Amino acid sequence: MGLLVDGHWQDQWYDTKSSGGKFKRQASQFRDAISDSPDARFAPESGRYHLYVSLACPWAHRTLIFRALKQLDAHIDVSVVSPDMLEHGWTFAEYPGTTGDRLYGCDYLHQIYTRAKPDITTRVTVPVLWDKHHQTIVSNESADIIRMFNSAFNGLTGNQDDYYPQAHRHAIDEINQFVYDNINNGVYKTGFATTQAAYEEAFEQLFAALDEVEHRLSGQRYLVADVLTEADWRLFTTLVRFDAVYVGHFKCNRRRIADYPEISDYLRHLYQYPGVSETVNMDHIKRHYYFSHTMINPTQIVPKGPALDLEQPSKRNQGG
Ligand SMILES: N[C@@H](CCC(=O)N[C@@H](CS)C(=O)NCC(=O)O)C(=O)O
Repeated sequence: MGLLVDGHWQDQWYDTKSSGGKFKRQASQFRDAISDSPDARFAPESGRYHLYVSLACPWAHRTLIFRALKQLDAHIDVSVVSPDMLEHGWTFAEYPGTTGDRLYGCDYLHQIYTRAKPDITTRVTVPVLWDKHHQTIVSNESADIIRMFNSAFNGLTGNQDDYYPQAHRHAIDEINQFVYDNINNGVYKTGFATTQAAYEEAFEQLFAALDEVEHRLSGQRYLVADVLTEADWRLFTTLVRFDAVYVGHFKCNRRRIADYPEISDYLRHLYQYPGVSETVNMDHIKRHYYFSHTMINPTQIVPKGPALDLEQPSKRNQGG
């Protein structure tokens, strides 16, 4: 775990001293966009873009889900890093289910960042959307990448499914912010806290938010009424990791997702949505967190359990 400073890799853990034990996530640096407007620097072309992901990472997972939902598999290729993120950060070391760097044969993901900008100072995160034409990173912000995948390639694929429909944008933006602050990032704020007070504050926020989501889902099918939107997929990637990792490793243990009947049903429904279960790799998920965060789990032992019921029926599959 570390970061690039002026293009040089430095091995160091997150700084929580300056923030009273609280984990603060840094903003992504590459925020360009693929667009089908005629003068776009990044035009939607088949085979031009490449995704670097970890199958463990909930943010990268969003992009893999949108790649599947929007039938972009044939147009955007993927390199999968090793789940082990240690002194070199994300690497292309061999591990079952990884691919190596399919573009340049690099050993480390930080080499992809310095290829884009040799003197860069940044954290080295997944996902990365790479442009082979300009040899640079288009974006390393998953929230932006899924929006591009949602619409920019429609002309190429013919897939018009819309997970950010105009009529619901305000409601989607609102629930996204709530879910991001309290749940997606909330589990990290809980797990990476280095003082009791910071941990407890994040923990209370997280479970208050999950209680609210449970209540909301008892009256409606999805987060935004009965329309399946990006807000659901953004929540899904945290929910699917929750019982396997966040309950134990991040000490998010007031309740499991299995203890929330509506959220559990919703989670199973989303998991069973065509194309989605193939994007979930529980081995990479568990291995990454338990093996890489050695200050939380110094023995690096990866738990065998828990047994999960993601394949069980969901009432939402029947339109319930
Ligand atoms: N804002 C980014 C966050 C991505 C992110 O933090 N990814 C984690 C993996 S789950 C990472 O690569 N962390 C490495 C680090 O912080 O050094 C996004 O949503 O795309």
